[in-house]
Amino acid sequence: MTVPAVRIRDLVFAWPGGPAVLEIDRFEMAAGEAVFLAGASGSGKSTLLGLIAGITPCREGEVCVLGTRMDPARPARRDALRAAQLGIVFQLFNLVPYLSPLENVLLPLRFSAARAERLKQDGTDAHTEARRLLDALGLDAGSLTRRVTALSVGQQQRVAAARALIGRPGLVIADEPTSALDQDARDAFLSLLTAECRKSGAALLFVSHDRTLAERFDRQIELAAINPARQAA
Ligand SMILES: Nc1ncnc2c1ncn2[C@@H]1O[C@H](COP(=O)(O)OP(=O)(O)OP(=O)(O)O)[C@@H](O)[C@H]1O
Repeated sequence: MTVPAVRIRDLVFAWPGGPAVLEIDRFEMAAGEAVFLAGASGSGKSTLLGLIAGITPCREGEVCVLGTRMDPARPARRDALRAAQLGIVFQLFNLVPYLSPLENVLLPLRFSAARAERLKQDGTDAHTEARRLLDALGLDAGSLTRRVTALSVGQQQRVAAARALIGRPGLVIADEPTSALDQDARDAFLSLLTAECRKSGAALLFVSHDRTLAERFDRQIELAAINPARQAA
């Protein structure tokens, strides 16, 4: 039986001093599944992604990612799992400003031997794969060696997506990665991202306010529908 990409049970989460933001009895994503997560502003989408990514520690309930429990894991263990198995595209991309696009894409391989090893098993070297991903995601060859700060928002987004995908992570998480783009650029980017995830077998959890994008996913979830803590949010 294939291990689910994400499995959550009886999760309760509140930020210090605040009310419960999340109360999720059950949530699952199958391996390789592409899920669109929608919800009102402040409903807890980013909080949920942080818990799944192991950036925020979970103290009540179970958060299991690709067969490994995140909730009891120490920070170093969560960091290692995230580096090996997760690709994350943040809202603000979090690219390293003084590195080129190519160097940014190669970074995850420095933090995870497992990721580098998967590339080897695929019979490709790191530079070839970084270039292939950037090309597949639509970054023109002339931009490969420029500083990322000299790139447009759309170009930076492609770099962030290629960095998330390198070394075949089992789960890609994307938090509003298209909010700065116009509709055409958004559609184009999403096609490329979903195609690359399918190709590498990665599950994709994609958060956006833009519900017009939802039909491109295997499944659409409204956070309030699984989270009684914020049904009114
Ligand atoms: N680091 C934090 N410390 C304290 N409270 C936080 C923190 N991050 C988020 N919150 C609170 O948790 C709640 C959910 O926020 P979250 O960012 O998860 O919502 P969201 O659905 O992603 O919103 P948006 O769509 O506007 O990005 C909000 O009330 C927010 O103020």
